[in-house]
Amino acid sequence: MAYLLKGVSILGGSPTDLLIHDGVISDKTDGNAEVIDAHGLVALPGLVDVHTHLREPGREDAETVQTGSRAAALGGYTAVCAMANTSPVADTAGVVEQVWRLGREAGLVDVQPIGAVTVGLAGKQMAELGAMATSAARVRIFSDDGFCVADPKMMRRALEYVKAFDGVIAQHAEEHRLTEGAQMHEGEVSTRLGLTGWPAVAEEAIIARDVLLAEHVGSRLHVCHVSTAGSVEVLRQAKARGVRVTAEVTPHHLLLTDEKASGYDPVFKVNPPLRTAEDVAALRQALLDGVIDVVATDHAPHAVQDKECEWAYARPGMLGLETALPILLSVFGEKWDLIADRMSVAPARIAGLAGHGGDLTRAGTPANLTLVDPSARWVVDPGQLASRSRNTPYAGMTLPGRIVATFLRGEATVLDGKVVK
Ligand SMILES: NC(=O)N[C@@H](CC(=O)O)C(=O)O
Repeated sequence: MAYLLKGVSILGGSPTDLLIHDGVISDKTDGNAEVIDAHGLVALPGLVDVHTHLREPGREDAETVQTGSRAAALGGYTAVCAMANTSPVADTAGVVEQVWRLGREAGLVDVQPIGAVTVGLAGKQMAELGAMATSAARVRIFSDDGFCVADPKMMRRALEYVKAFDGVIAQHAEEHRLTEGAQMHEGEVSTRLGLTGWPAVAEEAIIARDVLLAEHVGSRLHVCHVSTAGSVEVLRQAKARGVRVTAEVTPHHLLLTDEKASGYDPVFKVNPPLRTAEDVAALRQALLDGVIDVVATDHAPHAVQDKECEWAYARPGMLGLETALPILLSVFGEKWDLIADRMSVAPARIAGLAGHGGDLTRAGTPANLTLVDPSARWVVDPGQLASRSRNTPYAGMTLPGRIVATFLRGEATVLDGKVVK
């Protein structure tokens, strides 16, 4: 199938015609190509998420690879990295290959499994990193996300081990001794509400330790969901010294603050917690500066019974795939170069996903791209989302930017805002 995108704006540039042919961007002509009127639409390289929870195997009532892939394609994504905290945990070649195969069967986005660092995410015994790396799933990112790799000796050994295949350890930075019983960010609001706090230093202390470990062994560290101004400062200094560290921020940490907890609606409960307005400002600046490399959704679907209950009993986490780009547009406006780099080019590089995050102006680039209508406004209706879960913190909000089409290797996965298969 060939497509001719008439009058499309590549990254906000002047209108041009873009031909998708044989799975790549082409500079030839094709009289049989399906013509799409793309005037007013912006083409971006397909978005890449380095942090997605797809819940399969184990919690198919919350999400499956199929439903999560639909949500991803509708959000403009062409690749997502599936976190390892499934049941069973993705800590063996068998489980990562299963997730990888399910992704291929769904066929809507490239599903790249992340492997666990430790067996069962328990922090005691290193998982079979080498077997996962050499499996059909070719795992490169390893993470115990949901839990911190707390033991510094384990963290050091894992960082050393993945050097052999240019892997990266993605750390959920949380000093658990400082967050016991925590329900939200520790600060003025938690004091007022009488909820146990999750202090910023619990994140910052682990990042500080880990950048020193990564520097010591000369290995690659990636920091998941950075949420505090102090973490940004630690990262800024580490990067200035040349440490091989990359970092992500979520859309919700770029927009929402701990004031959201005041209504005790568990849809706003998330790990790490929503922080203060000062933290939000620092995270925005860090993304602009490049101290934070990428936006990652931390898409964390939860079944109704796990979310619609008392705050203290609710699971942490919120949906992200279908709203990430609109949230970025509402925070930063139409900064297309920034959005393309932080949501596609840089994440593809970190995850080692060749073929994603390519240059759409070059013939031969794999046709992984998404078309956005920046002038469209839409109201988030949880019932209309493709995810199997409903826990979006943006319900009822009017957001800018609608994903019109997404292409994976030249095949449309989304057209007219609807999934094609
Ligand atoms: N980010 C979240 O709030 N939740 C994550 C795991 C976690 O990091 O706690 C999940 O898997 O639900």
